[in-house]
Amino acid sequence: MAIKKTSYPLQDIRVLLLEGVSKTAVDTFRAAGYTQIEYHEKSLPEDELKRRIAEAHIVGIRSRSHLTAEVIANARRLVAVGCFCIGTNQVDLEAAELAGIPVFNAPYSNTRSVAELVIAEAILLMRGIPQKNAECHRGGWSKSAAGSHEVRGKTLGIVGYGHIGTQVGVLAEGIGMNVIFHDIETKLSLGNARHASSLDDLLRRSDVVTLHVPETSSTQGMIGAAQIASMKPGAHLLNASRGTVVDIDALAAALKSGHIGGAAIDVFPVEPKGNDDSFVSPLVGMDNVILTPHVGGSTLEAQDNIGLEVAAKLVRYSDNGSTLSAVNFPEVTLPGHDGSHRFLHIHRNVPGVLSQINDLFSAHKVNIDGQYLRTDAKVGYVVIDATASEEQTSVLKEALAAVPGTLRTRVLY
Ligand SMILES: NC(=O)C1=CN([C@@H]2O[C@H](COP(=O)(O)OP(=O)(O)OC[C@H]3O[C@@H](n4cnc5c(N)ncnc54)[C@H](O)[C@@H]3O)[C@@H](O)[C@H]2O)C=CC1
Ligand SMILES: O=C(O)C(=O)COP(=O)(O)O
Repeated sequence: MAIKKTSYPLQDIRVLLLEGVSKTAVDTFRAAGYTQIEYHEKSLPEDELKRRIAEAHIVGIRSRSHLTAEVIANARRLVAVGCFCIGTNQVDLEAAELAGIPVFNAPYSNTRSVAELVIAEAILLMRGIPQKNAECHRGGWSKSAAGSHEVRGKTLGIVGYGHIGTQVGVLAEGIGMNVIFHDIETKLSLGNARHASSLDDLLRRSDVVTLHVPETSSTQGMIGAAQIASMKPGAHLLNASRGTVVDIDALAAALKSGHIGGAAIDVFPVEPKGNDDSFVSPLVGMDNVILTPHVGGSTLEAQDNIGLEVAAKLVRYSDNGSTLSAVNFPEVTLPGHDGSHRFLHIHRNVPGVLSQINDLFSAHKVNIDGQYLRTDAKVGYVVIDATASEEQTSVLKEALAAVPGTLRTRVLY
């Protein structure tokens, strides 16, 4: 079998996979010819992460590994990051971009899994099942319809009407709920869902409120004591988005006082690092709360699809340079480059870089077969296919790396 050559021979590219990403990711890398794959079931403590990432060319994580600016500064060889999940808040995306590292994720593969869990929990909460379940486990028996309701005809309020929020809305309408939603963007409503006029309006009108926003500066703490107080007495709150979105102490107080009837919480401000760590929360021990260990997206179907999707994006970038669907990087879709060497040049987006690059090619008498450029406010990504000898390529690579503003260069043969 012919060995594909990149800047590094393919068999020297080190792939570090953390947090038990699906084995479909490993299979995808192997099928593409990658042999150096280090696989961990858990996240790594920060010190160890810094050590391991310093040797890696590609790293794959889920929601628990925090790739801070400091960790990224340690990642001298890192070419790309794969978040084998939807959320990318655990990565300092700007620091990664300025280090010339694109970050990829799986924006849809676990959407349905979260939506199904949310619908199931809405039904269980409206029936008071968490309390009844806990009571039966203690040997109690209170057969009664008091406080038990059908969801049919009740109002579901969705905060964050994106991929997950819309799926939840469609499923909820299928079982007869009225759906209202709040989003900071103008959104096309699906089915009979209706915009709420504000977050406060949604909170006041909903029997069940479910949160599906990303973690951003505008969503941190967005559901605090005041917002919880605005909710209908006895209403239920679901959070399968990010733990920082809800003030958990305020929620615990409202559950104790009975203002909130029940809650289903999948994500927490501080989550255990792994399955061996213990879980601590003011919500522990409350019968009217469904607690789940951040498993909204953890179904075998979702994880297998995520493994395939993100590994394929990483292989494509590593082998071909395409950044399509990167979350922090100018997006370039590239054809194959048979017969020419492909130069990848990532630089700060300042005037004059492109002309210096082109001057270098003409000074070295190397003909450009194709050129692709995308920029965003901070970074430019130029890809040049050229017919060059191995020697010309190696001289050019060094010259390109010396262009002021260069963040990273790579050559694909
Ligand atoms: N519990 C779990 O296992 C999982 C959790 N998630 C979390 O769910 C989040 C949402 O996922 P998707 O629906 O795929 O994302 P998305 O990006 O498709 O939708 C998010 C929506 O929230 C809206 N939004 C942002 N800031 C807002 C604000 N301040 N107020 C109101 N709306 C706001 C956005 O405009 C967008 O429509 C992810 O970012 C992730 O954090 C995702 C998958 C699994
Ligand atoms: O997809 C997401 O954003 C999630 O929260 C799921 O995270 P996980 O892969 O289960 O650590």
